[in-house]
Amino acid sequence: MQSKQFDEVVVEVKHVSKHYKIAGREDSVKALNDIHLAGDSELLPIRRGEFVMLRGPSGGGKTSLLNLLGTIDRATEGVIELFSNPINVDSTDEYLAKLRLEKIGFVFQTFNLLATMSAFENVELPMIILGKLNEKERKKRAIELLTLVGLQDRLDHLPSELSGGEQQRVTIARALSNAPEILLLDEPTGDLDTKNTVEVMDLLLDLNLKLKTTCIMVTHNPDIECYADRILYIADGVFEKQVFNTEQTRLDYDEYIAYLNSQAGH
Ligand SMILES: Nc1ncnc2c1ncn2[C@@H]1O[C@H](COP(=O)(O)OP(=O)(O)OP(=O)(O)O)[C@@H](O)[C@H]1O
Repeated sequence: MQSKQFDEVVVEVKHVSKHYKIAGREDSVKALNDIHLAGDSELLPIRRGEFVMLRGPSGGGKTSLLNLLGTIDRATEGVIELFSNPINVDSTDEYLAKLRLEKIGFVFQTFNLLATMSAFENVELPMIILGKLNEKERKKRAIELLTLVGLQDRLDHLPSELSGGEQQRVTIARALSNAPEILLLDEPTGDLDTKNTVEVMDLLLDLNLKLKTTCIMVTHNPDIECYADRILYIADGVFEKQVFNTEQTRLDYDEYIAYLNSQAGH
C-alpha cells in the first residue's frame, strides 16, 4: 500500500477540559484535562483523510472527547476547532446543528436505526432533513450508498430483518448520506462477531481510502489498531501516548480466527 498523503487540518483540540457537574454535589467529574492536539505540539492535529483510533481504559475520557468533536457536548474550557472554525460555549445550537448535519457522520455501537423504516428510508432521511437534493437525486444516492456498503439486495428490509453486521453497514451508509468530512465512530464493532468486525473494518478502511473521509473511532479492541493511521491513548482524561502505523493493514479473517483460538487455549 502506498504511504498516505494527508491534506489540510480538520480537527484541532486546544487545551480542552471537560468537567461534568453532578446534581447535588460540590465537586465535578474531571473527564478531560487540558488535552491538546495542535500544530504547536507533539500530538498533531487531525488532517483530512486520517484514520485515528482512540483507545484506553474504561472511564478514561474517549467518549467525552468524541462527543466534543461531534459538537454534541461543549468543552468546559478550551476550544475545539473544526475546519478552522472554533467551537466553544458561544457557538449557537443552530450553528452546531447545521455543522453536524452537513459535515459530521455518526456511527454508534448500537445501530440506532429507525425500526419502522427500511434500510433505504433510513439512508434517505438525513438527505431529506438537509434538503439539498430532490427526490430523484436522493433515491439515486441512497441506492449508491447502500451498494457501496454491499447491501444493494437489502434496500427494502427493515432493521429487524437484517443481521447485526448488515445493520451497522446501513448505519455507515446513513452516516455518509450527506457526504460528511468526518466520520465519528463510537465502538462500531462492539456488538459484532469476529466475521462482521473484520467486514465492517474492511469497509471503513475502503471508505477512508476511497472517499478520503476522516475517521475518528473509539474502540476497546486492540486487534483492529492495524486499520488506523494513528492511535491516541487516553487515560485519566489526558493523552498518554500516540502511535503511528506506517501503513494501514487489514485483518485476514482466517488468520485472525486461528489467532483468537490459539489465545483462547492459553
Ligand atoms: N454525563 C456525564 N455525567 C457525569 N459524569 C460523566 C458523564 N459522562 C461521562 N462521565 C464520567 O467521565 C469520565 C470519562 O467517561 P467517558 O465515557 O468519556 O470514558 P470512556 O473512556 O469513553 O469510557 P468507556 O471506555 O467505558 O466507554 C468517567 O469517569 C465517567 O464516569
